[in-house]
Amino acid sequence: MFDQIALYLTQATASDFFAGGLVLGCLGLFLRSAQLGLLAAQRLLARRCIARLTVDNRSHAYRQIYAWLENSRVLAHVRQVRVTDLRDGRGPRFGPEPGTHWFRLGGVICRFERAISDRRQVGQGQSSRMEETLTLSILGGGLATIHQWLDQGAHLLANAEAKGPEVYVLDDGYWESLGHVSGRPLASVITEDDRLDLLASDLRHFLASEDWYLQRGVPWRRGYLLYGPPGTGKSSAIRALASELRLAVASIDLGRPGLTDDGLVRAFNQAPQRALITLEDVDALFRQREVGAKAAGISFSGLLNAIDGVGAQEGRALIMTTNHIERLDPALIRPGRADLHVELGRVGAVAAGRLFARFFPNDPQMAESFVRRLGAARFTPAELQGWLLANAHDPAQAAQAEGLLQRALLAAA
Ligand SMILES: Nc1ncnc2c1ncn2[C@@H]1O[C@H](COP(=O)(O)OP(=O)(O)OP(=O)(O)O)[C@@H](O)[C@H]1O
Repeated sequence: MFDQIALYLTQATASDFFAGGLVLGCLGLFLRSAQLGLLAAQRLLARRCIARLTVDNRSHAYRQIYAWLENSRVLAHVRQVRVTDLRDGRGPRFGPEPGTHWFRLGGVICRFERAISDRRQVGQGQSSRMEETLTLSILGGGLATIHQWLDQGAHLLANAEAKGPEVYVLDDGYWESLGHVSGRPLASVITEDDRLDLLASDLRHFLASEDWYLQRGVPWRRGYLLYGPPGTGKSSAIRALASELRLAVASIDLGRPGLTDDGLVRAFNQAPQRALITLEDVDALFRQREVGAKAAGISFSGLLNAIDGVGAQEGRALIMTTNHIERLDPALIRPGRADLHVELGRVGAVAAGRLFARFFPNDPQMAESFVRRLGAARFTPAELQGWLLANAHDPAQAAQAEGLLQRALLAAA
């Protein structure tokens, strides 16, 4: 038996064809083993020497790492960029193009991969986005470096939030963040009494009262109406309230072409978390309710339905503003839709004196003389601010209030 096998092998190896095949087979085996060995070594190296972070745009860590990327010099080295936001009024914002980017930072080599899914979405409805994954790999660095970057990102976000409220606008069916605007103290919005403080504490109480509403079976929603002539601080009050209560501002332009009743309902339901939804100048669109009346793509009943229809978001605070409360349909501003109406009007000398003191904190006597000069005249805070700005370098001239009073006389004539 063995003799037969040996004979067979001797005859076979004598054949060039068989010998060549054997050599090729051994070479293939060797190459495959080498390849597997290399892969194993690569995996071992990766496990031991590469720290990696993968985040997707559902997580808060994604925002942290993106904030860190934007702030670090990494993006300056990326050659393939994509404009991610053209609508924040501060010029285009660049982000790295999907794909792989290499960079060196603090002596370590890093790889940054950005992948945007063309099928999977995160979020729902208006706030949905394509799923996006960021993977950061550090060659020769440890997880400590990644933690450090995340901490730095968290710090940057916290600073941005401390700076002021984040503003969202409804744009083509999506809530688009315009970034953070500078904050405004509530006290910087001048009124004749403490009505804005009362509004702020009402809102604060509302936000903290989910259980109270739940137990009583009352929808956890609250609406506010700010009304008064132009330049009395309605928009300023919204920004100040959002700053004070650390809320975002989600603004809906009801006249925006393309906005429909259904789109408005979805926008209300999908508004960003902890945001004040604002509808400014509501009188401009619907002066009187008419059956079937439409403004742009929105009907009056569509607006009412979005504000408090079935499925309207819980925990929602809405602020509407108008220059002409008398033109508004009572249905729009009844309790349940606008629970608290706050007038912001012209102010008299005492409130004007407070504004003066904000401009010229070192001149209390000038402020007193300004108050005396104004007497019983009344002004919109925007008029007062205009006057004080025009005389910002001359408090004595500002306190004389001559031009201001003349204008008031002309307006009254
Ligand atoms: N009550 C106020 N206290 C301090 N500043 C004010 C006040 N009202 C208005 N101003 C100043 O006047 C300018 C216009 O204010 P704002 O846009 O808030 O008024 P508005 O009532 O919303 O006006 P409009 O109805 O025309 O939109 C801002 O620069 C703001 O700082």
